[in-house]
Amino acid sequence: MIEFQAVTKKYPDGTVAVDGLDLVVDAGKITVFVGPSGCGKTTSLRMINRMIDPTSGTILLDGKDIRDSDPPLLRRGIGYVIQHAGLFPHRTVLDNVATVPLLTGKSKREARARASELLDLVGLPVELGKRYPVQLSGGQQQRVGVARALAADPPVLLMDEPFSAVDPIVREDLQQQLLRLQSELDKTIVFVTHDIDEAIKLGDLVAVFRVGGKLAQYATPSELLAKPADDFVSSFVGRDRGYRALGFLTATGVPVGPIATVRAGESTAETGWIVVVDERNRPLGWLDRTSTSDPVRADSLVSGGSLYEVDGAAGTAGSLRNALDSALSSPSGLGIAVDADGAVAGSVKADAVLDALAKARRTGEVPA
Ligand SMILES: Nc1ncnc2c1ncn2[C@@H]1O[C@H](COP(=O)(O)OP(=O)(O)OP(=O)(O)O)[C@@H](O)[C@H]1O
Repeated sequence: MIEFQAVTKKYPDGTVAVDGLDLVVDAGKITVFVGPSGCGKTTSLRMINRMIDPTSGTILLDGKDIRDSDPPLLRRGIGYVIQHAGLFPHRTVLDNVATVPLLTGKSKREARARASELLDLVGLPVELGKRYPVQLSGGQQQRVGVARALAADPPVLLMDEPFSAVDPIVREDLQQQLLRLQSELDKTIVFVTHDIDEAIKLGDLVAVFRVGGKLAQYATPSELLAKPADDFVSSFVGRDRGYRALGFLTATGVPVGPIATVRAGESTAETGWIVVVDERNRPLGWLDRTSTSDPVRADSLVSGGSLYEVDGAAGTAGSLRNALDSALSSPSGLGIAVDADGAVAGSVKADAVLDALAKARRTGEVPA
């Protein structure tokens, strides 16, 4: 656990970067610091590993005042990941990751073996270890940065805009991977971003900062969307926060209706919009059939939008956002519901999602 107690940082030129910060970062959780540029996120983060010392106030790590720790020793227990990964350009990828185990007294062989394990853990082929950082893509470099930060198995991980410099698809991938890693590793992660979507996706708790280094709100993503503390948070979280909030509500109450399907190559008496499926009943695409003589071929389909995931056996369902997206993105207006194996389980209508939404609004689960 990391505790900020009345922490203020004033730079020599008089800039107050962080102003009276009180905040508890829970162990084993992802806490995101988010806010507009210059609101003191990075300064707050760097005070945790003593790259910057507060002007006043106290930071406790597991109950101990970090001022009493020797900075290099403190940092051994705190991994640090930054934008562009910050890798050593003249060392191979493997040696970049092996640096920390070497520092902690492991032999070269042990350090490299550990580095290989870590590359695997972050989803990189071990062969890439022989390359130099410049020979990797931006996303791969970020993965190496994460592997290096994890090398000493630190309980705490500080991540400063680690995914900001990569394109949106790679970024999404890195975010998913961080969530997967975290589900295995249970680190105490403090993650800085200026992107509210990233904050909502990754954070167990999200701290919204305003310029002047003040904490505007500290809450779970769903609370932040449902009950922004003030106008600043509400505008920062965005006008489509109602829509984002749908991502936190499961669509278990939304009825799954019938849907017409036909296997590719087979015949059917159905007309109108039909889902063509493969031999395992997985959707291949939509067919708009005007007459029963139209062939059912897999090569002339209209691709369907996103799929709505339900698991009838487990009684679970995707989010309302997932259900609504599937209905709105489908050419037929019917969202395709699929089960855990990806097989067609039925259909979902936008109206049914909107009814569920109206109910959630009445109970205050999402903002009206
Ligand atoms: N060394 C410094 N000397 C003087 N002012 C500084 C220094 N470092 C940061 N600041 C100022 O402190 C404030 C907070 O900076 P900080 O980098 O913590 O913000 P941030 O929220 O991380 O911003 P960004 O998202 O743009 O990185 C800003 O006004 C910044 O200009």
